[in-house]
Amino acid sequence: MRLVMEHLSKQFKNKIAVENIDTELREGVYGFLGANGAGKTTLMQMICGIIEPTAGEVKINGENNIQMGERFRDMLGYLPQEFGYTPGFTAKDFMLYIASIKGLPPRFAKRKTKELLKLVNLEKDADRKIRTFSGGMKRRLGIAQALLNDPKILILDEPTAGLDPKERAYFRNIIAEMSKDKIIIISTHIVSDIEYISDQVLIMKKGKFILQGSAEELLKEVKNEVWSCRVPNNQWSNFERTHCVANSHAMKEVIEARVISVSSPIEGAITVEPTLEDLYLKFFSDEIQEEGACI
Ligand SMILES: Nc1ncnc2c1ncn2[C@@H]1O[C@H](COP(=O)(O)OP(=O)(O)OP(=O)(O)O)[C@@H](O)[C@H]1O
Repeated sequence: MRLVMEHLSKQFKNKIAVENIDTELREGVYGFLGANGAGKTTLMQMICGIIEPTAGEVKINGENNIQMGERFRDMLGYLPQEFGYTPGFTAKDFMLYIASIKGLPPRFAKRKTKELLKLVNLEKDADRKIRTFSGGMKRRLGIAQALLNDPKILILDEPTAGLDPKERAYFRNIIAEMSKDKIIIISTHIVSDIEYISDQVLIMKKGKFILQGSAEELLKEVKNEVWSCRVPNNQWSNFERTHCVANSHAMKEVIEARVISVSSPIEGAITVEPTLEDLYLKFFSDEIQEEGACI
C-alpha cells in the first residue's frame, strides 16, 4: 500500500498550517514529531479526509482519499486528539456503538469488541461506565475503537496524552505488534513515545517536514553536538542563558550539564551519545526560549 502526500497544503485565513508537503508512506510506523502548533493535527485530518487541502492531495494507491469515500473510510482507523466519549455508556456499549456507525456486522462487532478490549487491557472494565474511567483508560478505549474495522491505515493523534509510564510502555508494545501490515501514523511531541517504535520519524516545524528518516539516521544530525560538561556555580546563570541545556544536575561547586552545541561549550566538555530528545531540542529550543537556542 502507498499513501502519498502530494504538494499538500492547508491555509486557514492568513495562517499556513501545512505547507507543500511531499512524501510517500508504506507499511510501517511513522512518528510525526513537532511542537504544539507545528501542523500535525491539520495534516492528519487531511490524510483522514476530514478537512480538504487548500492545495495538493492525499492519494491511496494512486486514488484521491476524499474521492474514494466509503472505500477509504473502510480502511481507516482514527483516534482524534479530542475524542468525544459518551460518559453514560459502558466501554463495551461504546465499542458496539462505534462499530454500528462504522457499519460493521453485529456478530463481527461483538467478537472484535471483546478481542480489542482485551488487547488494550480493558477486558475487566468492559461493563464499567466510561465516566468512571481514568484519562489513560479513556485513551486506551480510544485506541481500541480506532481498530474496530481492522484498518490498513491507523492514525493516532497524541495517543499517549494522559497515559502514565506503564501505560505508555504498554501502548508501545501494542503498536509494535500490529505494525507489519499497516501504515501507522502517530503524532506526538513526546519523543520517547516514538523513538523506539517508529520505522521513520518525521520532524514537523511550521507546517513542513524539516527532517525525515529512521531514528538512527536522524541522530547523525546531532552527532558530536551533544556535550557533557561541568560549569562553575558562579558562571551558571550566564551559561544557562546562552546555551541550549538539555538537563543539569547541581553538585557541590559545579553544575553538571548536558548541552547541545556545535562547538565545545566550555573547557573540559566531552561529547556524548545523542538521543532523539537532544535532536528535538536542537530544532525546537528556539520555540521554547529565544536566547540559548541551538540553531
Ligand atoms: N480551524 C482553524 N482555524 C484557524 N487556524 C487553525 C485552525 N486549525 C489549526 N489552526 C492553526 O494552524 C496551526 C497548526 O495547528 P495544528 O493543530 O495542526 O498543530 P499541531 O501540531 O497539531 O499542534 P497541537 O499538538 O497543539 O494540536 C496552528 O497555528 C493553529 O493555530
